[in-house]
Amino acid sequence: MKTLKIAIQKSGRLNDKSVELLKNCGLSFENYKSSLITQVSNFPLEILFLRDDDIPEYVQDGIADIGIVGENGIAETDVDVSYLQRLGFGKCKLKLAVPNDSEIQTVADLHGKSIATSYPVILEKFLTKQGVKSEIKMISGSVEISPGLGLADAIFDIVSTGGTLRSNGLKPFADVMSSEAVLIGRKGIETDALVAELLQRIQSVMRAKETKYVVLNVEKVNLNKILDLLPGVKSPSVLPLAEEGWVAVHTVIPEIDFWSHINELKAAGAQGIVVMPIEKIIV
Ligand SMILES: Nc1ncnc2c1ncn2[C@@H]1O[C@H](COP(=O)(O)OP(=O)(O)OP(=O)(O)O)[C@@H](O)[C@H]1O
Ligand SMILES: O=P(O)(O)OC[C@H]1O[C@H](OP(=O)(O)OP(=O)(O)O)[C@H](O)[C@@H]1O
Ligand SMILES: [Mg+2]
Repeated sequence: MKTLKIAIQKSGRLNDKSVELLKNCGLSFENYKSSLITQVSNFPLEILFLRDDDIPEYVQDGIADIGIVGENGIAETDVDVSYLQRLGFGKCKLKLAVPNDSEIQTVADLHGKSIATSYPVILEKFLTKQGVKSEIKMISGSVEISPGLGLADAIFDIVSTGGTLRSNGLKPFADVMSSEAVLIGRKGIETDALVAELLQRIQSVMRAKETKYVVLNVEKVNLNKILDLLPGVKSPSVLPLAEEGWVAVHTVIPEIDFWSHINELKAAGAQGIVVMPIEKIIV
């Protein structure tokens, strides 16, 4: 039987969430900290643990069939692969930043200045579009310390909370790109039956993550008010309680909708509200 190969990051920002996603898909595998390749015991899948920078090319060239990588990683390597699924983690922005006391305030001010980055391809494309010519200095990590060391006038790097910029005395002044982790595949792999099955599992895990199973009790006289407040629910289950005149409403709703209606639900007479996580939703 054919075995599919997936490439994920060996260690770093995307490793934990990639492993967690695969495990939540019901895949069993071990030794992933010590080995660079591991076999899933209950699905025909091999997992390759790689540097994130190498994943787009490995997938394009068919060394791996599919892979998990940041969108910025794909843009940086300029590969031709298929996007199979956005994964909702590894969300970050790529920004230009300068020391707090710098005179540089706009992208145009970067003309003739030096910029340190680990993402020279994305930066070069952006600057060319803006008609700005700067000296790009490629650095493989700890980019944020380069202005302080006198190595560059500005930096172009990943920003999430902004904590690393702040602690290095830097301020962002232009957003260039947003990124999140995505599942990519070799061109044409979309039609593969194993890929389709894995994708279905991934999508059911992701749907479940955003959705909650909610149970609440309400007096029958208030039932319609409660049902009106539960958005997107076509047909919740309504079960009688032992106490005469009361019912329990069971429903599955996006967590965001639940929180935006919680006070109205209480005001409409909902009691004993229980919210439970869902493991998978198969549609
Ligand atoms: N602070 C962050 N918040 C959210 N996502 C991030 C953050 N930093 C990086 N990422 C995303 O995770 C990817 C991997 O980041 P990481 O810092 O682990 O890369 P790396 O140091 O190049 O790792 P490797 O050793 O695999 O080459 C980035 O390309 C980006 O898409
Ligand atoms: O805005 P923040 O929340 O501070 O995140 C941004 C930092 O996160 C990433 O580095 P990471 O911590 O993954 O370490 P690395 O430099 O070793 O890749 C990135 O390169 C930034 O330095
Ligand atoms: Mg890397």
